Amino acid sequence: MIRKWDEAQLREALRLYLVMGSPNCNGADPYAVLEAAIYGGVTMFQLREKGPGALQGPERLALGSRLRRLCAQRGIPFIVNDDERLALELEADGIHIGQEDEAAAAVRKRLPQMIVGVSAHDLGEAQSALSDGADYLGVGPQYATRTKLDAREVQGPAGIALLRAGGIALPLVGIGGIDASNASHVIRAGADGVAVVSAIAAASSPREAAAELRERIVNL
Ligand SMILES: Cc1ncc(COP(=O)(O)OP(=O)(O)O)c(N)n1
Ligand SMILES: Cc1nc(C(=O)O)sc1CCOP(=O)(O)O
Ligand SMILES: [Mg+2]
Repeated sequence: MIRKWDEAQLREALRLYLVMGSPNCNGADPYAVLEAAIYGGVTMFQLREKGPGALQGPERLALGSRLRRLCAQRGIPFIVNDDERLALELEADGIHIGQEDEAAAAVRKRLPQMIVGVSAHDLGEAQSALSDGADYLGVGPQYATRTKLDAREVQGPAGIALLRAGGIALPLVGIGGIDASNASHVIRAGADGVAVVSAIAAASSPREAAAELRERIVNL
């Protein structure tokens, strides 16, 4: 099976991962937000069209198509959150699934060519994700977040250090409440990168916000 992104490329792509949908953009056009964020240094994108005001049906598909095209043009992986059907319709590079979503092993089996990201909150979940065939882990919440109302208890970067100490070598990102002030702690704990919603999507300048975050996580 030929995969488009090998592990080294994926680790690099995970460096600054923007997770976003239209409800996160403070009324701005998500296309403009993503375009600016990529100029600022975002290296991977997840369409997470979720929460109050989220687009549905054809509008969701239309937005997804525009953002998917933009990512293809800029050479960054385009991931869809939760929705396998949408991921297939958009010919996404991958899908992200959580512990309350479809079983990771089944998704891996149905979508052998896609990047499969899995949320993990502890060593047991990370080991299961690994044996289910996950390509990367999303570990959070690192800090308090107002974006995901059903987020688990804050674990801090220590949660990532525990996974690494427990032998988890899979590519992984921290997520939840991450901004330029705390991103370096997440990387130092062992993450390959940071996944961010509001620190970029709701910023007055998504380009500057992305550039500042990038500055803090490279050359550590
Ligand atoms: C990179 C990344 N990590 C974690 C999540 C959270 O996924 P999940 O627990 O399924 O929650 P929802 O995002 O679906 O609300 C993520 N989306 N991305
Ligand atoms: C989508 C998501 N997943 C989380 C997890 O803990 O798994 S926290 C979260 C929201 C992150 O948003 P912000 O960067 O605005 O805090
Ligand atoms: Mg989910």
